[in-house]
Amino acid sequence: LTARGIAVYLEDADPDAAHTAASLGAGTTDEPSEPVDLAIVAVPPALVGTVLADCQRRGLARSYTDVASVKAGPRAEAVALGCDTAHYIGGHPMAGREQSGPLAARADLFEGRPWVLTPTADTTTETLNAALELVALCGAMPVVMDAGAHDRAVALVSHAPQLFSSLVAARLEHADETAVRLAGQGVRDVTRIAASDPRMWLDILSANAGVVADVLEELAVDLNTAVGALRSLAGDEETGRRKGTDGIESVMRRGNNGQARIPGKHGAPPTRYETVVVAIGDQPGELGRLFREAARAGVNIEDVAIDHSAGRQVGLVQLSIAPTATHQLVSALVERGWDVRD
Ligand SMILES: NC(=O)C1=CN([C@@H]2O[C@H](COP(=O)(O)OP(=O)(O)OC[C@H]3O[C@@H](n4cnc5c(N)ncnc54)[C@H](O)[C@@H]3O)[C@@H](O)[C@H]2O)C=CC1
Ligand SMILES: O=C(O)C(=O)Cc1ccc(O)cc1
Repeated sequence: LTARGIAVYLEDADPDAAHTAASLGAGTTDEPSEPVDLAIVAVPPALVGTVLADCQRRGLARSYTDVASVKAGPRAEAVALGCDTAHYIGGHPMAGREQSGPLAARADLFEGRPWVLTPTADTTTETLNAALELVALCGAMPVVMDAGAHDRAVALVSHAPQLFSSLVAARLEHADETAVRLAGQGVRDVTRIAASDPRMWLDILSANAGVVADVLEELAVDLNTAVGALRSLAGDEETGRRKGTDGIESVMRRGNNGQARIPGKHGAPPTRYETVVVAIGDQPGELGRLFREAARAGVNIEDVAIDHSAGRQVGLVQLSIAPTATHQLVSALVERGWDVRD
């Protein structure tokens, strides 16, 4: 926001957090001399109601929003505390990091990401417009939803996946070192968010517990079915093995179908990318050199992942590119001596 010329006033219960954010260029810790256009309440979900009530009592802003990952509970609390709900609109930017705090902040975090807004019948146009302007300034895409529908949606696409990632990673806690060392890209992808802050997630999950439990209960039914199918596959009996094969194939295909529905970059329809794998030396500047090579060939890199070979001084870089650009990139890289893998 400061980069876009907006005056930002920072306040935090922990003065160190506010000063760190200010020193990173996020705004000033001075108090505003008059009510601001929009106050953004960025505290754990369970505190949104009380902090909003306090900000409104102090007359800090003309409009108010929040960024909590859960929407129905904070709204109910705001109503119960007698907040002015006409000048408050719930908000949730759908992007985050494994770490919290000002040092983990990034100015481009919300670019191209959905930002849910939950106006109600009494929300004023001024407040809706202030929130829409905030979303636009952050380069995000506004999505208007009802608070309850939002909470069910994020249980499915964010909260249950978070717990599942933690559960998969928890299997590794006491696993044999030789097993953990074999970890490849698959388990890294599935467990990336297991590195998240437990306190922040406890706040989020407590505020949406029942809805998340519903999703996990359905998942548990599927898990039991998969276990049954694998037991059948492990047996000697022919019909059981056939049933097991069908069961696992069905899970895999349903997974393919669900995965294919996840939107591509900037909310565009899902896109199929081709992956070109290049081995690079584990030394400074190699990745930059590879990216410049792709740019010289006129190829846009849509996504990138790096797999480090255990104990070897090479990395396997997986470049995701448009299928039509594969030949162009591969021939340019081979011509210039890169080690392109099949
Ligand atoms: N971190 C993430 O990935 C995402 C978080 N959110 C939501 O954003 C909100 C904030 O989360 P983070 O920034 O990650 O947490 P954070 O822990 O980095 O920031 C929360 C800040 O609120 C301050 N605070 C606590 N009580 C306060 C009070 N009474 N008055 C003033 N300040 C107070 C804390 O000192 C802390 O600096 C949460 O509601 C979370 O659900 C939303 C999207 C993504
Ligand atoms: O890590 C990611 O990819 C996320 O998208 C994290 C995240 C965490 C909490 C939210 O309320 C929204 C997004």
